[in-house]
Amino acid sequence: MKIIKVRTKPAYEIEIRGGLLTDLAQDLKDRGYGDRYFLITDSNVRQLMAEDLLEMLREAGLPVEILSFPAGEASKNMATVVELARKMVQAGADRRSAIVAFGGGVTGDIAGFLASIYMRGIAYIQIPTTLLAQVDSSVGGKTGVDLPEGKNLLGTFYQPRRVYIDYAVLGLLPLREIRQGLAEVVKYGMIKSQRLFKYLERHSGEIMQLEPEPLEHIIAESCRIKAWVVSKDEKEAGLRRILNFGHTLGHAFEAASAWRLPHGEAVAVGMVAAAKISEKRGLISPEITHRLENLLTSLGLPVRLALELPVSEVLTYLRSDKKARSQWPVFVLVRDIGETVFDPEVPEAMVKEVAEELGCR
Ligand SMILES: NC(=O)c1ccc[n+]([C@@H]2O[C@H](COP(=O)([O-])OP(=O)(O)OC[C@H]3O[C@@H](n4cnc5c(N)ncnc54)[C@H](O)[C@@H]3O)[C@@H](O)[C@H]2O)c1
Ligand SMILES: O=C(O)C(=O)C[C@@H](O)[C@H](O)[C@H](O)COP(=O)(O)O
Ligand SMILES: [Zn+2]
Repeated sequence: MKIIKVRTKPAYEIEIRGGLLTDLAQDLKDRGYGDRYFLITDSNVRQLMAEDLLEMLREAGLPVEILSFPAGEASKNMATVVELARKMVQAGADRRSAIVAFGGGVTGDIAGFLASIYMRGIAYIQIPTTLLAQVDSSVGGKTGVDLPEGKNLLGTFYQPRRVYIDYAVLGLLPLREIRQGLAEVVKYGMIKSQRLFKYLERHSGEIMQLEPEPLEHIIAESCRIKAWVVSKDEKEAGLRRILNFGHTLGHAFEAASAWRLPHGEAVAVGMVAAAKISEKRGLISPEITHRLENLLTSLGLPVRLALELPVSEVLTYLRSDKKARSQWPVFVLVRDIGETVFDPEVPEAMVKEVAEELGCR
């Protein structure tokens, strides 16, 4: 078992343990986050395991209701939030009720956002069930939804009370979804840890086989890095932007694909783009980009776009990036593996050239 502390205000813990869901009910009873619990999940996770969890919690005497929405990024919008909120009001949820976000990053972002605005804020806990959510989205309190104009454009910073990571649930997760999470793990290596990057280079085979030891290692290392960054800069005044490495173009690719391109794959290609821009800005040699591309490829992640996205649309989405100043993003670049640089002056022509090299038309 590993416990990692996130030193935000208030602070909270991430508990990482294979099989922890079996004694979750007792832990929730002991900690008492709410008088009633609302288990929020998506349609897939509901069928696969949320009904079982519901039964387990009810058997232990906890008052719990379950609410779900159709699985997928296309549900990450205000309509879903409003629908869930109305169901909570109708079920009598009040300020002492607590939300349990049980699912992937889409569920965590929606449920966390709802918790932050429901009756001006109620408690929530995160129980992430995808690798991506376990290494990234359940930690740090970024919550929110998409707009047709772009990714995560509505949202809040609102920390969960606790994060419970049971990597045993990843046994049910399709390989393509495992890969989405690995993209974010590669990101942590690129921004903060040569050691993690090298570990991934050496152990990609065992990780893809979901061997518990390397799996627990990469989850814990990712959470440690994220907890450290978020503890220093909870609301993204500066340092936290490093967590957006690969996301500037990644988010634009996702939006331009009308959410057909999954987050991790978009970030994988976005990281290659950021490395190529870093090269063109004279920060790194092509060797670093090649190492990144080789690692992504060995993990089964794309290094070029599989969909033809119009470059003009991609550039339009970039202008509404949350890191933009005067409608142009501050790019997160690298000067080595593990070392980032912010660059507000990347020329548009350079971004266009790189986007085209990666498959935009
Ligand atoms: N808030 C943050 O800090 C943060 C960080 C990274 C990503 N995100 C967001 O996270 C989202 C992507 O998250 P995701 O990749 O988890 O997607 P997701 O939540 O859509 O989950 C992917 C798929 O896996 C299914 N699933 C979930 N757990 C499962 C399990 N154990 N077994 C089988 N199937 C399972 C889901 O039903 C879904 O179909 C994006 O919206 C992204 O913007 C947020
Ligand atoms: O936690 C953060 O900070 C991140 O940037 C983590 C990212 O992996 C994540 O995709 C996040 O949702 C991006 O946030 P945004 O503010 O760029 O929309
Ligand atoms: Zn991300």
